[in-house]
Formats: sequence, structure tokens, C-alpha cells
Amino acid sequence: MQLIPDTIDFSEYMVEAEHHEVKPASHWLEDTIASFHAPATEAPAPTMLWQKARDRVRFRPGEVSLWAGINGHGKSMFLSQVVLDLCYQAQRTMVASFEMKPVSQMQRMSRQAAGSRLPSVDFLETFGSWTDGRLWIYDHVGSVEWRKVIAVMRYAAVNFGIGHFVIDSLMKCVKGEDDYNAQKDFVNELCAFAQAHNVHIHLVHHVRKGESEHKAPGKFDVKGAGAITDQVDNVFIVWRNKIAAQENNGDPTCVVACEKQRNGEFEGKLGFWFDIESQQYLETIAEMPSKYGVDGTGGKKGYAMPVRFFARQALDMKAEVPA
Ligand SMILES: Nc1ncnc2c1ncn2[C@@H]1O[C@H](COP(=O)(O)OP(=O)(O)OP(=O)(O)O)[C@@H](O)[C@H]1O
Repeated sequence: MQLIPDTIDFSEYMVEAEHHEVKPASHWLEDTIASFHAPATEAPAPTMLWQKARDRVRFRPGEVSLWAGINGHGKSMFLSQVVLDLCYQAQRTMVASFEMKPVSQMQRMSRQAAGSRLPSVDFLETFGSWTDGRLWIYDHVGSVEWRKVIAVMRYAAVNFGIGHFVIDSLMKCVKGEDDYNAQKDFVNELCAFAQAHNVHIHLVHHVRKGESEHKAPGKFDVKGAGAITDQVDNVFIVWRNKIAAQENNGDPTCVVACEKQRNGEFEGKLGFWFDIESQQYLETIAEMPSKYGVDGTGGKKGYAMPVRFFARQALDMKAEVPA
């Protein structure tokens, strides 16, 4: 993992160079052909690695995904495992969490990667080197001006070739819950940034307080400007099913609803079982947490490939991270 310190002067990254070009439609012929008939060598857009999710959801370059939910319902925790999955697919990922210190983020992610409450020092060291070239963390906790966030992202895209950005959360970047214009402007800029740099942005946000946290919210419950869900490409609602956990009734203890996917066909609910020890979200009630293969050998040295990766091995999940 590499830190992006807040002491860097980001001023030269505040403005995007503008491009206004009108070209004949056939200019995009090759890209259009590739969109129907992708060359066999081309890796598909990354996804979440749970079996039930991987063919249904894609994190395409040029898009913004909104991750919304009730306070404390696991948005950051679920995304932490998604980030791990992205790193596993050799995606260069930057996390800007204005709610959690880098060490707390690494603590969570290390537990998830190790599949246990107390990863060994040996594992932590291996995991630390594995994240180099895959994971960057912007070292800033607390509120931040949204234009600066975009400047930091531009700096990271240009200097490190980051392909996935996580921003946790929107309300830390825009002052005033009812400043709908600023929320709209920020999300609009994020969408433009994702397209200009051909990257994917994961934006965390909250939902309005409903009548009960035992009822799963939907995309119409997302806090603030309606333009937020209109503008983003994908909307995921993360909901913790506390009744299922209390009654141990076998229902998923976390439900992630894909409520919008602009360029994909799937919309629906995905159920997971949260394992408190490892903090991993499991695919079935019977699944055991497993270690991620972070030693580059995908199983040797005792770091077994998580069960959910086996079916996908042929798709080169261990892709080398570009220098
Ligand atoms: N499905 C779940 N079952 C049990 N505990 C959970 C579940 N999801 C998350 N938790 C626990 O809830 C706590 C809060 O999770 P997390 O920080 O991810 O929530 P959040 O939605 O991002 O919260 P906030 O909106 O306050 O930032 C964590 O300690 C985590 O261990």
C-alpha cells in the first residue's frame, strides 16, 4: 500500500484540460466493433468475485457507482472487500476515506484478506508487499472541499495510473446536507472525470432516515439531490439484515441490491452472510472464510485461493500488476 500525503501541492491538478471535438461517427468504428466482438485477449471489466455477482455486475471504465445505505450498515466494510477483489484482479485502486484512518482501513482489509480475526505478522508483511502497485490511500481524515478531491484523483490518475477510486463519502466532500446544487456539481464532475480518464469511481453515500432500519431502503431513499442517482451509472444499496442475525433464521445478514446498472442487464438483490471473525462477506451460509492468495502463487506457502476464485482461475485472476 502506498500513501498519498496531503502535503503535496495539488494546485496544478485542479483543472481538467477541455476537449471539444466533432468527428465523423465512423471514427468510433473500431471501438464499436470491439464492444460487440471483444478480442479474446482483452480482459473483461473487473467485477466482484462472488460467484453470484461476477457475471451480473461489472465495474466498467468511464462509470460511477453509488454505494448507499443506512449509517453503520456496512457500506465501507463491504466496499473494503470489493477493493480487495479489485486488487486481486490487478486493478490499481485508490481509496479516499474521509471517515477512517489509513491504519484502520488496512486493519479491516488485512482481516478480510487473511480470513481471520488475527492475521500473523508473516501474513501482514506478505499482504503489505502484495498491495504495493495495487492499493493507494489518500491520507486525509475529515471534511474536504470536493474540488480538491478531484485534484487528488487527477494527480493519482496521472502519476500512478489508478483505474478505480473509492470516495467515502459524498457528505464529507460537500458541506450542507441541503446544498443540492453542490452535490449535483460534484457528482457531475465525477462522471466527467471517470469518462475523461477512463476510470471507475465508487462513491459512498447515505440514505434518508426511514421509518425503520429493518426495512431495506431503495434508490429513492438516497439522501440529497435526486440528480445524484440520475447521473451515476450504477446504484448499489447495502443493507444489514439485523433481524436475520438476531434470530439466526438462515436469511442473508447483508443484502446488496443493484438498483441501477446503465450498461448491464442485471438489477436485483444479492444476499451475503457477514462473518464477524474475518469480516468477510460470504456467499452462502455454509461457506467458511478463506485467505486470499496474496503471495503471487495462488495457493502455495499456505495462502489458499479463496473457494470463490476457483471457477474463475482460467480468466487470469492473478494478472501481473503493470509496472
Ligand atoms: N451485515 C453485517 N452484520 C453484522 N455486522 C456488520 C455487518 N455489516 C457491517 N457490520 C459491522 O458494522 C460496523 C459498521 O460498518 P461500516 O463502517 O462498514 O458501516 P457504514 O455503512 O460504512 O457506516 P457509516 O455510514 O457510519 O460510515 C462495522 O464494525 C462492521 O463490523
